[in-house]
Amino acid sequence: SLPEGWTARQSSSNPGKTYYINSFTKQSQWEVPTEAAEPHSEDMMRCSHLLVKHEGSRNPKSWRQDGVITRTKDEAMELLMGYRKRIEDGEDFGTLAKEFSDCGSARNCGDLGPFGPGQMQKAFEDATKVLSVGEMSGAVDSDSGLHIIKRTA
Ligand SMILES: N=C(N)NCCC[C@H](NC(=O)[C@@H]1CCC/C1=C\[C@H](COP(=O)(O)O)NC(=O)[C@@H](N)Cc1ccccc1)C(N)=O
Repeated sequence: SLPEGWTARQSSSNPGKTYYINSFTKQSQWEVPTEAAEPHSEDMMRCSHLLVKHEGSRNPKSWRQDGVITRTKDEAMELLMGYRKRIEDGEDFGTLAKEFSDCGSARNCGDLGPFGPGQMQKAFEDATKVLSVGEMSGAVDSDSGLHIIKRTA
């Protein structure tokens, strides 16, 4: 069997050939892995986020309401910037995320837990990566909707 943290995949471009994916770094290789895949701690990040979805969101539904989300992207931006201002003025990020985020992580005050490269949508990962720990982003646009992100690790 494979060492811990690796997944075997059948190649579609080379039928019959197997390749291996490191489940932490998402990198793939032809060589059969001999060592367990380790999450490189320097690649790992952690953040909390507040997501405001809109009519163009890939999954326009929220625990916060029944039915499809119909607000426009501009309306979502207005709401998001209102929350951001309240946090800038001293309100707690997690408290607002818990009440207003359209993501299931609202129940964890927006905390997404630790994640590594390739796990989050690229726009979200890139926006988190450039933040210092403790810093809050501006509006971040992903297929899920509009986010503000607070990097926590
Ligand atoms: N913690 C992880 N590793 N979970 C897998 C991340 C998948 C990843 N998600 C995203 O990139 C966006 C940015 C942050 C949240 C998110 C999307 C959505 C909301 O958007 P929607 O999918 O309706 O478009 N929330 C999530 O995924 C949830 N697991 C977050 C969560 C929920 C409950 C408890 C903890 C965390 C992706 N590659 O799509």
